[in-house]
Amino acid sequence: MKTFAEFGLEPKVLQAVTEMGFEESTPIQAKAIPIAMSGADLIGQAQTGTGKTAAFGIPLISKIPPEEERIVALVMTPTRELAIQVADELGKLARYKGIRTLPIYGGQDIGRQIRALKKKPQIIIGTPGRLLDHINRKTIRLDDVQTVVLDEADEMLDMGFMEDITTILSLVPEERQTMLFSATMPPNIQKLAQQFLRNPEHVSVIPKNITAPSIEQIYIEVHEREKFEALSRLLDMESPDLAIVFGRTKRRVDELSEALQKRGYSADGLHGDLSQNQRDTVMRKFRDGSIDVLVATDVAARGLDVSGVTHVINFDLPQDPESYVHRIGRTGRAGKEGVAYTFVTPREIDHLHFIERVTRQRIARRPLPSLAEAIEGKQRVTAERLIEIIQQDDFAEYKGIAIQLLEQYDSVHLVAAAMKLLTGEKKDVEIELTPEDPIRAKKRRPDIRSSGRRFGGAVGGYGGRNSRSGGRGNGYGGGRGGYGDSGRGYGRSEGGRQRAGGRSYGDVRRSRGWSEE
Ligand SMILES: Nc1ncnc2c1ncn2[C@@H]1O[C@H](COP(=O)(O)OP(=O)(O)OP(=O)(O)O)[C@@H](O)[C@H]1O
Ligand SMILES: [Mg+2]
Repeated sequence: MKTFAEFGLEPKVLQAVTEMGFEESTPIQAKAIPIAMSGADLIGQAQTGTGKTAAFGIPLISKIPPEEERIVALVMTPTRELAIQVADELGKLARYKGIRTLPIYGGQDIGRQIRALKKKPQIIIGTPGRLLDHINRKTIRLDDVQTVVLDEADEMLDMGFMEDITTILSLVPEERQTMLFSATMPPNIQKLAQQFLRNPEHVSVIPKNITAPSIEQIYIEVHEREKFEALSRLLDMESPDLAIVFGRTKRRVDELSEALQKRGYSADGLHGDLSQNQRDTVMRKFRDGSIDVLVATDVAARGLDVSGVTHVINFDLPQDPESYVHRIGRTGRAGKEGVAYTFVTPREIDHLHFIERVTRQRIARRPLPSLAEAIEGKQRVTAERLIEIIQQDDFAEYKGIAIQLLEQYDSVHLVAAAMKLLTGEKKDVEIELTPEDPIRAKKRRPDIRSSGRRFGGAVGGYGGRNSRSGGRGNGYGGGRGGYGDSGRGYGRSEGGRQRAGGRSYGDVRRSRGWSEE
């Protein structure tokens, strides 16, 4: 895979890339960056967590002269959190060039945004609604925009932003470069592309070379009323570093995050009815690890990149396969490992199979964790915490009392009692959630064969991988393509706090695109 120096980047951009810990380009970057640098329009598709942001960000930033003072680039995203995150990532890439990025999104004080606009950012990253607001107030002018990026374009369409996007794009000069990126490309995206892109190059990372995230996928069959108990046990058993739990509705998210808090988990909720302040606070707490469990609606399904997310749990089955893929794609990013659990009620099994068919992905069934497994999981975490403290060797002031206690009590009893004290922080509060209706199976049968070409989704295979469950059988064409042994990773050089270090391309489990939905 190419190093970033091979793209002929100017030193200031290259320095920023290096400082972000990127060593090699990801496959979508290797393909898209040269085309985007040539100025061509582009449709880019590659799996979640494979660096699409930098794939458009690096060329975008490279194009802008440092002395530029006008808004010359516009990026649109479906959600506020994503606008903030993309602005942040582009800001890092542009740091040494002195180019400024500004996120513009609803819910934030518009006066504050107008003041920030006076500092002459060259790149605006925004959600369509608030962008239009500024355009109407004439606080944002698009006359000089030369590059437009639609990130998660399919989701923006789904959210009903077509009209807003059309209006916004009609105000951008026709002489421009337009790029469109997403992990999923349902057919309606073609309409958008035809309307707004000129002879776009399709860049999709075909399974043979894809650097897919390595996500172990599991489902658990549970009755609606057992779900919360199942979640508690799962969290106890797995003790995720960071987990995202997806619920179907805002009410569900509120009830669930409250219930988790009552049980003693460090959890909080995110959905569209919260104030922007609340949303920002929750995201900040999740990013800095002061909460471990983020409970969210699909507002968090797209694009969010939080390092250290080891688990995604679909408390409620997602509505469609796209949503499934984006949700689980919040883990297993940048070559790291992740696990996705999906709760399925008996009446929803058909819908799960539908998702499996469309994604051409087998999801393994697991039994509900037993109480014993949950307890063992909790105890294991407590033991790990104890051992960590022993290794830190910073408890001299406790030694006196330890010696005294050991004179009176048996050592096993003492340690067991201390463990109980430490482990028993979860409270056995009775929880009752308002039941959600089951998702009904789609009647349509996905036409798997015809889906391949349009989105670069030639049938891929599960690469063999030693998962924690001991490896699952190959689903389809596992031997195809020989991408399983390159042994090269694109994980960041500094290594995050994720359990597994950077993983390599060789760990790719599956890869494909689809178009059925
Ligand atoms: N070449 C690289 N080497 C190492 N890490 C990288 C590289 N490129 C991007 N990353 C990191 O990988 C993570 C995922 O990137 P990004 O958010 O752009 O993924 P994405 O493809 O847009 O995913 P999604 O479909 O979920 O939006 C980010 O933390 C990013 O900084
Ligand atoms: Mg993205």
